[in-house]
Amino acid sequence: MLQSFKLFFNCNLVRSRSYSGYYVSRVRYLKRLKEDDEACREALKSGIFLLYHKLSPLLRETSSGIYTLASLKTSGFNTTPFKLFHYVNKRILHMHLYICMPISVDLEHILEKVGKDKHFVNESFLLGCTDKGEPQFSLEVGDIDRSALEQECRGMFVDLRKAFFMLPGPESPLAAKGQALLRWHQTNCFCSATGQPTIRNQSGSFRVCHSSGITYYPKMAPVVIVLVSDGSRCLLARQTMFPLGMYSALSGFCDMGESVEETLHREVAEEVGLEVKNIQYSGSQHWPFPQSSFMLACHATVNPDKTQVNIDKAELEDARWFTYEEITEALRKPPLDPRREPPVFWVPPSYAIANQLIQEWANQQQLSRKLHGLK
Ligand SMILES: NC(=O)c1ccc[n+]([C@@H]2O[C@H](COP(=O)([O-])OP(=O)(O)OC[C@H]3O[C@@H](n4cnc5c(N)ncnc54)[C@H](O)[C@@H]3O)[C@@H](O)[C@H]2O)c1
Ligand SMILES: [Mg+2]
Repeated sequence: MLQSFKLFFNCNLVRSRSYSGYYVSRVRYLKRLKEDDEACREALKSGIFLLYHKLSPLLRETSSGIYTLASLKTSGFNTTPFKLFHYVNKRILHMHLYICMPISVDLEHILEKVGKDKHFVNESFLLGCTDKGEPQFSLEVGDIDRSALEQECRGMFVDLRKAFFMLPGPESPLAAKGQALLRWHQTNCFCSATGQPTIRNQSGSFRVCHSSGITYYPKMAPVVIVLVSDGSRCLLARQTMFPLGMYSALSGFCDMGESVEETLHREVAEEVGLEVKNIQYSGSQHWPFPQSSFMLACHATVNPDKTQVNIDKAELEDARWFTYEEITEALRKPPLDPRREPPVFWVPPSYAIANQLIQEWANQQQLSRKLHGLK
């Protein structure tokens, strides 16, 4: 297990470094913005803002019909690297100059139109920064004329669950992070020891109660999610609140003091009455629904002669073993279309880590079938 963890983190580091040579400087820049209020206030001037209305992100449809997160900027003058071709003795020298270029979309102006003060952007929370080093912020617009703002921004506020189906892959985690941070601040305005108001730092990386001296940091609840296999089938379950026909891997919140392995053994035993072994770590994901969870995804196995499930009906509506054929068919199905009848059996969409587990299991089955000369 530990080895898988190490391998995973090393792979991720390599991946991060390779897609951008500026990874270290970006991370250090963000750390400074988190810790230095003045630097963060300055960064707001050249920031990119994701707007939320009652926690729903603002999306925009591109000319090619694809939806993206609407990124807005302030009217501040942005310093943008500008490449200048300079001739000296008939030789071209490439010079990078920093010049001031006005930004086309004026967030402050738009917010003023819907009755917000121009200092309202200071209420944003730092999310991260783009590959180009532009700081990204999330901003809840609160109680305003929603449709007027949508018109001004040429976009629409979409419930996050729906937005997940509409956004291109890499944008969903950013939209989720923005919502999670806004929600955490909305629900942590008071100190649980003194009842006094807590005060945020500029980036929103923490809140402090000056009366008790307690610092509160945004929290996620750890959840273990596990795909159990008996060697040729995998076990999926559904709760009554799941959309019709959807089955997912088993999951459960970690109890205080538990390790990942302990939670995994306990949850599988509680929910379906099975004992698992061969735990293998697969990956992790921040999950915003219904509140921030930190999903730790694993594979595990049971003995093929001990597969009888005993469902805890208080937790699950159903749990069943699915064959490789059933799984590959479910994975082939296009993303759920809300305008059509849901299929009889379908698995969570690709943005959910449950889908990654199921996909990995299917790939592994395919490989071992090839090795055994099966189709
Ligand atoms: N991303 C994915 O692929 C994926 C797949 C499955 C589940 N999930 C998420 O995992 C989470 C947990 O799954 P589950 O519902 O099977 O958990 P679970 O089996 O632990 O059951 C939930 C119950 O646990 C209790 N509980 C204990 N600690 C809790 C806490 N910190 N927060 C909320 N409830 C707590 C509550 O009584 C709650 O009703 C859910 O939020 C679900 O959305 C994500
Ligand atoms: Mg559960």
